[in-house]
Amino acid sequence: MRTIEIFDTTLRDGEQSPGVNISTNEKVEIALQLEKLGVNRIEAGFAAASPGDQKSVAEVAKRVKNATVVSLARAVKDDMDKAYEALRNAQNASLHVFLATSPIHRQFKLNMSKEEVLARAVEAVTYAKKYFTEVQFSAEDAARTEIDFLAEVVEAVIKAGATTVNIPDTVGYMTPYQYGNIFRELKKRVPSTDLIRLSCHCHDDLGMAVANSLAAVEGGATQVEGTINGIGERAGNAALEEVALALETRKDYYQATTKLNLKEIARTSQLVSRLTGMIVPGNKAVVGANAFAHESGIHQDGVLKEVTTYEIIRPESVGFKSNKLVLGKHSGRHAFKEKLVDLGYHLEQEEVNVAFAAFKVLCDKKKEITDDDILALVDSKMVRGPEAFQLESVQLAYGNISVPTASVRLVRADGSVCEEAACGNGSVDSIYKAIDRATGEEVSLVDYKILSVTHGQDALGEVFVRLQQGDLIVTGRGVSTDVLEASAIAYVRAVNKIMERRGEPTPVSATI
Ligand SMILES: CC(=O)SCCNC(=O)CCNC(=O)[C@H](O)C(C)(C)COP(=O)(O)OP(=O)(O)OC[C@H]1O[C@@H](n2cnc3c(N)ncnc32)[C@H](O)[C@@H]1OP(=O)(O)O
Ligand SMILES: CC(C)C(=O)C(=O)O
Ligand SMILES: [Mg+2]
Repeated sequence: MRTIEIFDTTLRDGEQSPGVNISTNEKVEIALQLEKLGVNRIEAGFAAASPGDQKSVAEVAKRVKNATVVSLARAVKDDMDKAYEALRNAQNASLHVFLATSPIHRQFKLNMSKEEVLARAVEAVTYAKKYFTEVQFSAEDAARTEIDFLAEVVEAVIKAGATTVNIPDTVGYMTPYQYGNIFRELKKRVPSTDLIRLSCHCHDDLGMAVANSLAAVEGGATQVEGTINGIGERAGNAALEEVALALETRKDYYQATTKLNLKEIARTSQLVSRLTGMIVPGNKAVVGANAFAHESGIHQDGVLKEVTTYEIIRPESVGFKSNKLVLGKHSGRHAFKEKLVDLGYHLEQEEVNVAFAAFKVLCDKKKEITDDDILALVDSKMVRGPEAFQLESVQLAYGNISVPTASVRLVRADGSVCEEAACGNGSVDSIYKAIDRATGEEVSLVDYKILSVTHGQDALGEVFVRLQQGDLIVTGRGVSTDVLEASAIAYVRAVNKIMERRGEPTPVSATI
């Protein structure tokens, strides 16, 4: 079994994602998490890009102890000097110097001949070796370079002291078969590649970055470069979590694995998403919210009977809690009952049937049913004492230069109606004052949270309130497509709970 080393460039190529700018503190935070994840190398930035990037590389270099910290540099002495300055305090440091080798880049970007590129690459590696034991050379746009010339460059930079040679597919142009063959060909033509790390670096322009990286491993690459969540320039880089899981899950085929602590993947992904603002799509492999979710009844039934029927990765193995049964209108009783057990309910079959029927009605109103929806549903179907008040309507007059005024209509347990209006400091305040008048209860609002607001046409606002009356503290929750309505529902439910705790009779059934 071969061990493939992981070179993480989330903080350099990942930061090249349009709109992403990671501060020094954030880079350190991500780097420390990458260290926990167990990556071999962390490319912390491009020191010559700006004083801020130089500082970030330096901070990461100071803090990270168990991974090699890398800075990118052009084949330019001043770039390499800045990288050296930044990496001075690293426990383990490496310089990553690059120069494009492809005809397109030579002609249009660098305006250099093959001979000039070859000489400059050797000169750069030789210069870097004065400072660093570990030097990586990248032949930018290697995948579109003539194979004869590429082999010549690879051989020359190894001779000059490069300890890693990277063969990037800079523009994501390769097919897996072609890319794997470049590695096979280089291994054949340049025997000294056996003495160094041979690295792959893929971009996702055609959606093949991960497949190409795996093909490179098959072709002889010993290091894979990429980013967490696949962020990066244009369509991004190879997603490291996907590469690692493919190797782990199919080690029978690849006969290779990484040393990553896979249980840190979920946490790393979430941190990178939070600090870069790059949201992970729900259907993203390995780390998407739906990656371990089973929505349809037949799949759910299969997973409950034997998890491997529809699951090839255990969510716990990458740090997620457990497989998630998403309940929706296609779900069946098996999954619903399982969810109830999960949430701590142990109901009789008859009670399950009643709750299941109510659940199906709710499914027609809402695309995805959350655990909280199930809790609300089951709680309301198992009402010990019915609720004292139900919100029938809420209306609001709001203007940015007028005082908000709310009127509410509540139905009491005996069926009678109470209607009240009130002004307040804001919309929510006016609604709550009107409810206070209608219920006649004196309560204080001690906490108010809008916990989640989904997107799209059935966007839901979820409001939690905490009310206090004397020693009693209760919570109430409301969900609605309108946050003000959700606020009102949450408040009324909390008031009902207070009355219930005081033991007052409440002869009206709850509905959902
Ligand atoms: C495939 C990749 O991801 S490569 C990394 C890409 N990342 C970045 O570019 C982010 C950081 N970059 C920067 O901050 C800036 O581009 C800097 C500071 C490096 C350079 O800025 P400037 O001096 O203003 O140059 P500018 O970016 O406009 O142009 C790049 C120059 O470097 C040259 N160049 C490009 N690659 C290399 C290289 N590997 N080695 C030497 N020179 C190179 C270009 O030919 C061009 O030279 P020219 O000015 O003689 O035409
Ligand atoms: C600097 C190099 C390695 C790069 O990012 C690329 O070629 O995509
Ligand atoms: Mg790149």
